[in-house]
Amino acid sequence: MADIFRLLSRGSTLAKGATGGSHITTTRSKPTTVPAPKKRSREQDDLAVPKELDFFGDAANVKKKPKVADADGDLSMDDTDGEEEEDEEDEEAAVKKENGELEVVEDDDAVRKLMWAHKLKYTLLTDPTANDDGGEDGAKKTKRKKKKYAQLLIPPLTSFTQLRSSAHGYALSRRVYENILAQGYTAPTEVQMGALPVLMKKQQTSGMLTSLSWVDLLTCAPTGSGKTLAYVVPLLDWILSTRKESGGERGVRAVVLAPTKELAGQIVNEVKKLSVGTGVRVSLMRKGMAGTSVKGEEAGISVKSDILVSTPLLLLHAIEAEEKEDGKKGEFANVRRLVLDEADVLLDELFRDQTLGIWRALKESAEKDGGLRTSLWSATISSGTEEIARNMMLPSSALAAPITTLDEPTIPSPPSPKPKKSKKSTKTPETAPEPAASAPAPTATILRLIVGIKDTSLPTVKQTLLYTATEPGKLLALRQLFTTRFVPPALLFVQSIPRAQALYNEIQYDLPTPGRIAVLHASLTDTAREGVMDRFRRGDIWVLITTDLLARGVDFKGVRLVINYDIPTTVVAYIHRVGRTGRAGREGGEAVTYYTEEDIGYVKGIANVIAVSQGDQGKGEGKVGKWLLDALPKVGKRERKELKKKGVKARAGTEAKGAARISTKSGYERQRMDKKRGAVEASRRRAAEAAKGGESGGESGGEEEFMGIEE
Ligand SMILES: Nc1ncnc2c1ncn2[C@@H]1O[C@H](COP(=O)(O)OP(=O)(O)OP(=O)(O)O)[C@@H](O)[C@H]1O
Repeated sequence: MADIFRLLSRGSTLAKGATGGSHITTTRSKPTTVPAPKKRSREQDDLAVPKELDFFGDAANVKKKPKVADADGDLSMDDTDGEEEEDEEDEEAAVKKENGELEVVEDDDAVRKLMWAHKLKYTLLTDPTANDDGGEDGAKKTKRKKKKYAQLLIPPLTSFTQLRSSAHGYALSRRVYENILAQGYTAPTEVQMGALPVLMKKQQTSGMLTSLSWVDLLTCAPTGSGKTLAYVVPLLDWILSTRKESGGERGVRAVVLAPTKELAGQIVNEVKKLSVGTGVRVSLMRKGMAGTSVKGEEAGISVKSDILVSTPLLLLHAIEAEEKEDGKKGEFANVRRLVLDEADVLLDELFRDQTLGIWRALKESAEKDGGLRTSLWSATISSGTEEIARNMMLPSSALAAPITTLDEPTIPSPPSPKPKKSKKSTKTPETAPEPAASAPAPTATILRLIVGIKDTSLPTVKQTLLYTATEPGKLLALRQLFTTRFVPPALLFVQSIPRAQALYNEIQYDLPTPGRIAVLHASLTDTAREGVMDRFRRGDIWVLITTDLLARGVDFKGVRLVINYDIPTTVVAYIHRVGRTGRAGREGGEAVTYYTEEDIGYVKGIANVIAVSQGDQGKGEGKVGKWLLDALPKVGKRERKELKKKGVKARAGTEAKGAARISTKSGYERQRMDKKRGAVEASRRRAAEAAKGGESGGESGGEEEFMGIEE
């Protein structure tokens, strides 16, 4: 593990006053760490220069963005499903020269600056040291021990061309590299800059890139920042580089879990795009595959793919079915990589048991053979989720045995004083002894990567809170928006399935062109769900009414407007819903959140997120005033939990009970309309009966209410 750390981190020891050595990224040296910054409240953070990320101590001296290479778009693509070509040459030097890119990170200060500029923060979670956080002994206060973790400096990836380079420790297959460029991606996004070095760098042994890095990773990066590519490319890289070892045997080697079918399907498509021509196969887990029987059939269809993408329950059933059958995990015995996309949902109450069931089963079967490497991804990861994940990542043996690399003298080191301008040490002090060649395989290296400010919504999305007083007020506001400044496509979120359907019934004819509004929720059939997704992606649907089903992960590139018709029941849900717009740095996205009297207690959390994310950019109606933040009441933990579980009470329940009803009409008007409808129906029935009695003409029943395109 020491070797891997040396690959991942910079060599000099700041504690001893070195300002950095001049060496390339693959230098074998001790990790350089910086101590964790003091915790700051969100309100305190200066958003232009997030101080919590200023662990380099000299933010002011940092240049803006580093130069990154533009990709050479002139590619020759071969779509055959053949095996990988041998890498012929190190192309990077030539491309880098052409583009004048920043190629090799020179020293620790350069790494710090680069990490600061791209808001990357790595924390080593493997071996916390108990730290007295200043609590006092006494009658009222009890002394608390707080875990303290070391932070690491890891040179970020500054251009995709580096991925082709052996000198940088990557040597990614040419085909995958070309597939990345074929997507039109010219430079890595920040999460990719931070995660790819951790997950892909290989070890230099006798001048060759041999063993692979050995890291479990928790990544928290903003919505729409390209996390999918950040885990798919390392998976492809690992599968291709270990293909020979696996003897060309087919079968599942990596599993990706996602909370919804929509997201799972999207991930499969991403893997397909990035693996064109590599021979790597990917499948979406379906009923009837791998041990699960469908319609009474006994045997499941064997999964021939290298990568399997699934929602948790389906996969758990398949694993359990196999275990029951022969006590082995036949189909899944070779899985060595596990990815949890939207990890905080997968480890939250609803999915936790299923996810942990899968994780344990895969971990158990991998333990004797190199172990299972896991990575978790989300735009929001709570400390609770982190703790669950950390415990799962630590192998049982590692929990007892100290991990040799982590208590070396270079960790932690104090923050760098203001970097001196040109002073560079030429030699990297090696303080740690080299591990013996026969050292046992690493047991656990758990890293956390945070990109940007944790748990905030995108600053590029204009966010507005709109008080509508009452339920009918929301409908009026929505109709006004449709007739004044509406720019499709829009996603419209409500609290429940009955409310999604009710809103659809109410507004389906509100746009001048019919058929442009649709509804998508979990009660629809798979085919209907897929159909609506396709039509929305094609631009046939302009307004998609949905529940939190589509709040996470789903990437509709061009969504311009998110309307929280019903207030999200958690701040986390708010961040993810709003993140459906402003994808991949797109400007011009907007999010409007309506709230009524019933919601007042729940607005403060959202208002705080908006205030932090918008900073000085929030102008006019988008800005959350201090007066509002001060005026909004605080909500206790218990109430928040309740809200998360059941939603706003006034809107819970069915349409029949009135709670899900969405209409601008008063009770009196509705009663009159019901009576009128009753009379019309009775007269139709009479006409139909008369027609049955021998008279011709007149269709029975007349118009049925249109309940949605998919039903
Ligand atoms: N390097 C890149 N350059 C430009 N666009 C990119 C790059 N990488 C990914 N993208 C695009 O960014 C968009 C968002 O990517 P992705 O869905 O992976 O985001 P995410 O971080 O997983 O978001 P969420 O948290 O909402 O799930 C996609 O449309 C993808 O095509």
